[in-house]
Amino acid sequence: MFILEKNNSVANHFLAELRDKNHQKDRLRFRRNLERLGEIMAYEISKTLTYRDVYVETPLGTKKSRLILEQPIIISVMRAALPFYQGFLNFFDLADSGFIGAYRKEEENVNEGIEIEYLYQATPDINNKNLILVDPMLATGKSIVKTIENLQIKGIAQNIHIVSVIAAPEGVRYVNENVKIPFKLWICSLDERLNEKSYIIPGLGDAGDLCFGNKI
Ligand SMILES: O=P(O)(O)OC[C@H]1O[C@H](OP(=O)(O)OP(=O)(O)O)[C@H](O)[C@@H]1O
Ligand SMILES: O=c1cc[nH]c(=O)[nH]1
Ligand SMILES: [Mg+2]
Repeated sequence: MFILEKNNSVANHFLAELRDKNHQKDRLRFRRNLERLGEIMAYEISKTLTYRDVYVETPLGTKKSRLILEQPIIISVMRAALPFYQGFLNFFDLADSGFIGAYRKEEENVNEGIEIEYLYQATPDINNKNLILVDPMLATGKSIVKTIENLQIKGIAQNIHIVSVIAAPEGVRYVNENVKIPFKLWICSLDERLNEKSYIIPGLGDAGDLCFGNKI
């Protein structure tokens, strides 16, 4: 598992602002910080891709350079993933994208845990592709696992990068136990635990609501 915050960088500044309830009042800044972390994680993942040599003509000569051999497919779990996804798209600007509509349905009885309502899936052909599955919050892990199960009905990816901003240990465990195909987990920060409503503690609150407002 890759954890971005282990090293000092400007990313930790963006993360601190994301979590800070005073900064969260600025919705534009909240979304932009998610986008910036998406860009940084895209850069980190780009180090694992395969490249091909090309010769680029400058106005003054030729330089041997490298281009990404095959673009990954970026899959975004709406809603909260949208700004984070935009960061990936800014860097992998030639990549195809897929969109998943899923949300956590909170039950009256908290002991029953949460169910995932999975409503929408639009993806390109994922067979033998490198997928980058982006969702800023990995809480119980149920949204990501359900997404991967449904994607597998459509094809068999070569490899999956699961990317989150904040993860709970419970979600990391659930993903490790339930995803049966090759994957790598990339997170910016690992938190303490889930609360009784399956929110990440200390986390940042509800990422979707902070980006876009409450949903009914
Ligand atoms: O690991 P899990 O327990 O499944 O929780 C993570 C999910 O929760 C958030 O979405 P949410 O259901 O709040 O929907 P939203 O993006 O529309 O706010 C987040 O974007 C993840 O998709
Ligand atoms: O803490 C959490 C858990 C799931 N989704 C969020 O937005 N926040
Ligand atoms: Mg939400």
